[in-house]
Amino acid sequence: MAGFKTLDTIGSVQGKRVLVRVDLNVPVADGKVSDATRIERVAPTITELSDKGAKVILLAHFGRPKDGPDPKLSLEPIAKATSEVIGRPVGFAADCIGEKASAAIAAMKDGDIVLLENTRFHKAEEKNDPAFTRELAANGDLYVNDAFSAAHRAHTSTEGLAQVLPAFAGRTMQAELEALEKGLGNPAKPVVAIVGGAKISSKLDLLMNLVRKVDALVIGGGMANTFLAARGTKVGKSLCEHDLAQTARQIMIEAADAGCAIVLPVDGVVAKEFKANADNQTVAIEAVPEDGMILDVGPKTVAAINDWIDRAATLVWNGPLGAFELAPFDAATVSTAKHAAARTKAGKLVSVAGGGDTVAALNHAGVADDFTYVSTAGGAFLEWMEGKDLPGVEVLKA
Ligand SMILES: Nc1ncnc2c1ncn2[C@@H]1O[C@H](COP(=O)(O)OP(=O)(O)O)[C@@H](O)[C@H]1O
Ligand SMILES: O=C(OP(=O)(O)O)[C@H](O)COP(=O)(O)O
Repeated sequence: MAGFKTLDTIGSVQGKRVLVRVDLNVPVADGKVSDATRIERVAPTITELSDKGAKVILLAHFGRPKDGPDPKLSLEPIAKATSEVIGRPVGFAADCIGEKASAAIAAMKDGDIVLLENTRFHKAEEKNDPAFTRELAANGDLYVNDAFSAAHRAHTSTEGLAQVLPAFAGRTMQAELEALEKGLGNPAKPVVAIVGGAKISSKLDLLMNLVRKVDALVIGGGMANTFLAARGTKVGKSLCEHDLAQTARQIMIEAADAGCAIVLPVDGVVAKEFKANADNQTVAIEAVPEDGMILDVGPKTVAAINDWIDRAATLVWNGPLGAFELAPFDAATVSTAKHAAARTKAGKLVSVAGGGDTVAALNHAGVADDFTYVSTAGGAFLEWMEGKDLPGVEVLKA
């Protein structure tokens, strides 16, 4: 791959301690991994290094811990899930630095694999703090980044380590960049983007540039509510970041200036509780009750989105249109996914979708294999699409 050092140029790893950044931020339901795609995608890098005699030390984050260690966000169960996917033992150390980490690493034999606890249990990780970088780096001889889906974060484990250790792109990092370049490097127009999901504050800003790259931006899921509220539509108790209304308004102005259509829900499926099979009703978007939450976009919105898909030559999609983990609030996401998959199979659409939950949603709809390309990345993929340099990718350039 041009400009990057990859596993093809890493040389002998026999007996070396290789710190491998992976994205194990996988969807979990009732304590079980509900979609293992991200683990499956990093498996080739892990097994290749292990087969070549490296001590494979996995670094990953899980969720967004607010105040240090949080048992609910421990990676320990994910070590077991990783072991099941790759079919070999994966040890676990209860901290990513300090004695727990160094003792676990000292006990490793060549070819062993150990996962260190959630890097975000240390606030210094997200600050890319040099002292923390030195502590993490002390456990490795080489660094491999296989977490394209976290490459938009300039954190110690995604960026800092590459500054202080010989650094290489893993197989998935390499494959993601090559596939995105191939599918979207010069996209056929019209390009339609669907952005939904729940990570409003971390994805809203990038829409400001995205509207200059696409012909239509369909906004669904939790993301839509902030836009609806910004234009004065009452969204009741829906997930909504009211303090970002001004940014949402600015994005709508930028879109108008760029000639990008903004497509917002015209109806919604509303419930009073965030749980499966909660009593629900479909209402016009102007009629959301004060005590109701929009948990899915409604059928009229789905029809409008599918019309846009019919007009598109290229579709990019991150973020489910509703709370797809909870029936029946998966209906819009499933219907739209099936529609895009059918157009792709018919040779009428290039469809690229990504994101931990988006991939889970496409698998739930049974159509992930019918998309042109499914990335493990959501935010990173959109930032790549936006034309931004990703810190975790840039630092790997030779
Ligand atoms: N209307 C909604 N209200 C609350 N949560 C929603 C809504 N629509 C989607 N979601 C949630 O968004 C989450 C996925 O968002 P996000 O993390 O941004 O996607 P991805 O992981 O694909 O990038 C899912 O857990 C889903 O339940
Ligand atoms: O799940 C992720 O991103 P995504 O939800 O955009 O797909 C990545 O693991 C990054 O997580 P973060 O958005 O908490 O930094």
